[in-house]
Amino acid sequence: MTTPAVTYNLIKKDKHTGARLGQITTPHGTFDTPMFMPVGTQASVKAMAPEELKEMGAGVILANTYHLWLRPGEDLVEEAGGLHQFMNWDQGILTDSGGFQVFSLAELRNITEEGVHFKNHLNGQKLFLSPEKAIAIENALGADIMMSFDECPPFFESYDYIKKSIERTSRWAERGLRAHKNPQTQALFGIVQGGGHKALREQSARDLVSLDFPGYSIGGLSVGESKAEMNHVLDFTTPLLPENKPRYLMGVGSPDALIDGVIRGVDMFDCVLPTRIARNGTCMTSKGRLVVKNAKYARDFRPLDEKCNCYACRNYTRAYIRHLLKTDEIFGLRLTSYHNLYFLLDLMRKIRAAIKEDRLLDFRAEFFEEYG
Ligand SMILES: NCc1cc(CSc2ccccc2)c2nc(N)[nH]c(=O)c2c1
Repeated sequence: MTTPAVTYNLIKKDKHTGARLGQITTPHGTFDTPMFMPVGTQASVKAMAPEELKEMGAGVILANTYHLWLRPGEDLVEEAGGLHQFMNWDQGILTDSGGFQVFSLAELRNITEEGVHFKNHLNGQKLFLSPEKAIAIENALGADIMMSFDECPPFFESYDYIKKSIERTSRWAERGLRAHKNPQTQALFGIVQGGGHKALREQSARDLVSLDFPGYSIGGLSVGESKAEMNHVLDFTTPLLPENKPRYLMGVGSPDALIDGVIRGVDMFDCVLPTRIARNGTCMTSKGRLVVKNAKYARDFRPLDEKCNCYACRNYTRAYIRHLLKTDEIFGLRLTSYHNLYFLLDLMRKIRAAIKEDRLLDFRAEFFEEYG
């Protein structure tokens, strides 16, 4: 029996909800869960240095197979010694399989049993991505956690379409397992799909659990459905997944969605939101979003968030950061990005502490009271 590349240790279950306190152990370290994972699509968490990510408490960061395949190419990254060496990051890395990006970025897509034909969104070149090709790219990139090649169908798509889609996604997942070259050092997760259809989520979970992946992702959510609909799907999906393996909710990262996902048994989250909104001057604070570029902050000499202990809040004011953003000073984006990432990583620290003390629902009430 080979040792899996990633193991999950369930430390404590919350008394009143489905939340879990745990740890995920990877070849690049052991990390507390529930966790938020900053997204570094092109092998860089935009505007952040690895040392800054470490000091704010990031453990696992994400990179994007589709983007790195197109530029600079997985062979170049492999020649550099893999993503950890290439980007000077010695902790956890997770890569997506590229399927989602093909569906969301590329034009002229044609999905077949074999894989997906599409045009490169950068130069129009015709490309083809299959489960085998996606896994080979992720093997070459060397991430600790890899995603299976999946189709992410529209949430409200018909039952018949999504049934055919999840059955193909399960066949693709099995092909990916067979193509995976390094199961001892890289953990391949299966991705549960099924849109908003309970029976199809159950079928997808059943098929993937029977393939015994070391971890499971919940895909096809945060794709336009309401938060209530997402939470409803989570209510009946997470219990279908093995308790002793990590559960990763893909592409979800607003503060309220993180809390509600943890309550429903999710262990890992990612989202481009913190760095994306930071670049247009929107900051996450304990009192909700603050658009620091607004004129009303021109002479506001308080920190972004008076309850935040991050580098930006300890050293700079709203007025200064607004000035930097208005004058296109790059340092402004760095401060808002740093703060937003710190805010979500710190929120996860507070959530873990609340689970430990069986007061997660109280924490949720207090958080929403202030956050609005
Ligand atoms: N919006 C939700 C979402 C996001 C991602 C991207 S998560 C990501 C992004 C960048 C790097 C690593 C992971 C997804 N990826 C896959 N494979 N399947 C999904 O259903 C899905 C749904």
